[in-house]
Formats: sequence, structure tokens, C-alpha cells
Amino acid sequence: MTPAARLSAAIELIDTIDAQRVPAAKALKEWGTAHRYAGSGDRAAISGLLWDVLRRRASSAWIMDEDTSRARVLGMLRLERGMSTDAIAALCDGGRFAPEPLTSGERAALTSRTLAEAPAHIAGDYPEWLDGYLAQVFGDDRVAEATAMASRAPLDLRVNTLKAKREKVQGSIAHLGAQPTRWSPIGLRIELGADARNPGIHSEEDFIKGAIEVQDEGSQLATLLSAAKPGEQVIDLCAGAGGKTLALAAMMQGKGRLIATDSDKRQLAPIFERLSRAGVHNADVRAPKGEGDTLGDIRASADLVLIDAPCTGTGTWRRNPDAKWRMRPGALEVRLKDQVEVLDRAAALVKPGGRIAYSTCSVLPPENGEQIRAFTARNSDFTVVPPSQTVTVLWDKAEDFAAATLQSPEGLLMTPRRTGTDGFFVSILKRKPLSSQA
Ligand SMILES: C[S@@+](CC[C@H](N)C(=O)[O-])C[C@H]1O[C@@H](n2cnc3c(N)ncnc32)[C@H](O)[C@@H]1O
Repeated sequence: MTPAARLSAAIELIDTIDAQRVPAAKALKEWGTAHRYAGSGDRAAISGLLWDVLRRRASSAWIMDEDTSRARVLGMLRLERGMSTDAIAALCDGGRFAPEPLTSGERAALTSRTLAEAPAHIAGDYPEWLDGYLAQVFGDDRVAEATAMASRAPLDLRVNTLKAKREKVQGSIAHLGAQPTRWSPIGLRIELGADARNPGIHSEEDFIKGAIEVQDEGSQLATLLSAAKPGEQVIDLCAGAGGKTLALAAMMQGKGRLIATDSDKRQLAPIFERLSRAGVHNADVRAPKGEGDTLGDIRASADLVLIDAPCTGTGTWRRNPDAKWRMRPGALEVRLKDQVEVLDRAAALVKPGGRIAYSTCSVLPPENGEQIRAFTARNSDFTVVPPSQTVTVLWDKAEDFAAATLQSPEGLLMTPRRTGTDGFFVSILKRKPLSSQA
């Protein structure tokens, strides 16, 4: 397919998504099935176009002064890909399979319209109902923060220190252009191009042998800030597919007791194979069975309970821009209730002097600082460890990292704009030792 034909296909796909109200990933899959002649390069390029349109859905329509699939694609080429009006016109030449030539109105819009007068939610490309929350956390910076949250994400890898060293892995996957991550001492980053081509990490020898896992640097940092140590008793309360469990296991160097559980046993399904590939031998996975309490034998004895909380995932919009537009207020309400439940469950598991590491991949205050304030009000024997102390695990990077994050009395927030990671909130809560409890 020519670049122009790919553009036509993307416009057609967006029409389908709008008309049928289907998730973008599903529409892409169905398009692939119906167009078997399209090669892998075509599919990658078309999906890249589609994701980029979703990133800039509102602002693209604004600069074109029209909200159609075609307008959104044209506006995206200008805003996200930085193409000139002439370059866009050259693609839309009306030839076989190419989009129709630009109208004079489209030419004028592409050349002269800007986002200067656009409301924040349009310029920053997010649903209007979230504007109050983003204003609460970012104030006047919300357009810049949201724009970074809409931009394409790199692919981050975590080196499994149970099996390999970062320098060695960097050398063996040099063909992918992996570079050390800025903050995480165990991360590697691969920048991805607009064509959304998958670098095929799962077929790399290092992946097959368990030396690397795909994990955003923000997620790596959230786990590192928990300061899990060899010999501790650690519970990963929302373990899901085990991304953080694996990271905790590496921090514990195979020593101590690591318990991974989740309220949904289906989420836990991939964890077994991942633990085995990573060479983890001290993890005990407890899938829920009926009504019984999977952690019934543990009463106030854990050194650390890690909560990778169920959340709205606003911090990961750059990886899934479709989710951003599909998010509804009801989803936030449900997550808030889940978070209260997991925090209170964790409180009963932590020993005096132990700690809870609470994290969300969300930037919304009700899921972060407000949730922590309400928790400490309910549980007076827990206090927040000041973020300036929690960052010391990053040694020489600690000061710069702390300065890059958005800090509050309840914890710290990473964002794509500030730390170049997904958006992650982290709060470390310490339970008072028995001697100082009332
Ligand atoms: C952010 S995901 C976890 C991702 C996982 N830690 C990882 O790194 O791959 C949140 C998880 O919390 C789980 N969850 C939701 N409510 C819960 C509850 N009340 N108790 C325990 N887990 C819960 C969900 O099933 C989901 O797997």
C-alpha cells in the first residue's frame, strides 16, 4: 500500500469506529481480517495513524474546525507528526486509493489555525469532565501535562537482576537501540517510531531466558520506592499478571517470603509462567478460592504490603489513547471503592513498624492524595513517609528525581512531562512501632 492508501484506510477505520462505537483495537483487528492483502508494514503504519489520531482527537478537530474522520486525520498529521500543509496535500492527491485533494478551507485551516484559543480540554486532548481534576493537580500546566500524556510512549524494559546485568543486556539487544533509562538503575528504553512497529521483544533470547521483562520505567520506580529487601516478608496484594511481583522478587534477591495475590484469579493466570521464566523461587501465589480469605494466616506480620491499586489508568493514556476517550465518571467511582478496600485490607496485614507502598498509574487526586488522607484519618497508626526520604533508594539520582516529580504531603507523582515515565503516584505509609502506638 502507498502512504496515501494507508491514510485512506485510517480514515475508513475511524468512520467504522465512530459508526459502530467499537474499541479501536477491535476495529483494527477486524480491518486486518477483512484486508488480508495488507502486509505487516501496512498494518503497523495504519495502526500508528489510528493511535495518533486518538492521541490528538480533540485538538485535530479543533484546528480543522470540523469533527469528521478526515478532518481528524489531517489535523493529526499537522499537530502530532508536524507535517507541512504542502506535505499533507502531496499525500491527498485524489489518486487511486488516495484521499481527495485538500479543499481551500482545509488548506487554510492547516496553514493558519492554532490551539491558542482552544479550551484546556481541547488543547490537551482529554474528556471535558476531567478538567476539574487535572486543574486540581496541575493548575495552569494541565495542557502541557496532558499533551505529554497524549504523546507516543517508548518501550521500557526491566532487567531481571536475578539473571543479568543491565550493561550486558544492553549489549545483546544493541540492534534495538536500547538505552539506559534516566532514573531506574535496572531499566532500558527503546524509542518507538510513528509506524508503531513492534520490536518483537518476546522473541529475543534475553526475554525467553527471563533476563528482561516489559515494564514502564514509572512502574519500575514505583516498586523500587517500596524498598523491598532480602529477607523480608512482602505481600503483593494486587499482583495481577505479576509485573511488580517479579520486580519485588529481584529486589529481594531470592531471600525472604514473597506472597502474591489478587481478588481476580483470572488476572493472576500469567504470573506462574513469568515467575518460572524469571527464576523466582521464593514466591507463593495465592489465587482466591470461593469465599475464603487467601491471606487468613497472616495477621499484622508483613514487613511490606505493596498495593498496585486498581485505578482509572489515566497515567497510561499515552499507551492507550482509546481508553482516555472511553473513560466515564462511573469507572472512577468504582475504582475509588476498590482502593479503600485494598488499603484497609493492607492495614491489617502490616506489622507494627512495617509499611504499605501504595501506587496508582493515575494522576487524579481522588485516587491519590485524597485516598491517602482518608486512609490516615481512618488509621491513626499509619503515617506518610516524606517523599524526600523514599527517593533515597535511587542514590545519586535521588535529588534530581525528587525535583522532577510533583510532591505533596501524601506522596509523589511522576508524569510523562516531568519524569518521562507513565503517570504514577506513590505513597509509602509506615505503621508506627508498638512502642509508639497509643
Ligand atoms: C493495576 S492492576 C495490577 C497490575 C499488576 N500489579 C502488575 O504489575 O502487572 C490492579 C489489580 O488489582 C486487582 N484488584 C482489584 N480489586 C482488588 C481487591 N479488592 N483486592 C485485591 N486485588 C484487587 C485487579 O484484579 C487487578 O489485577
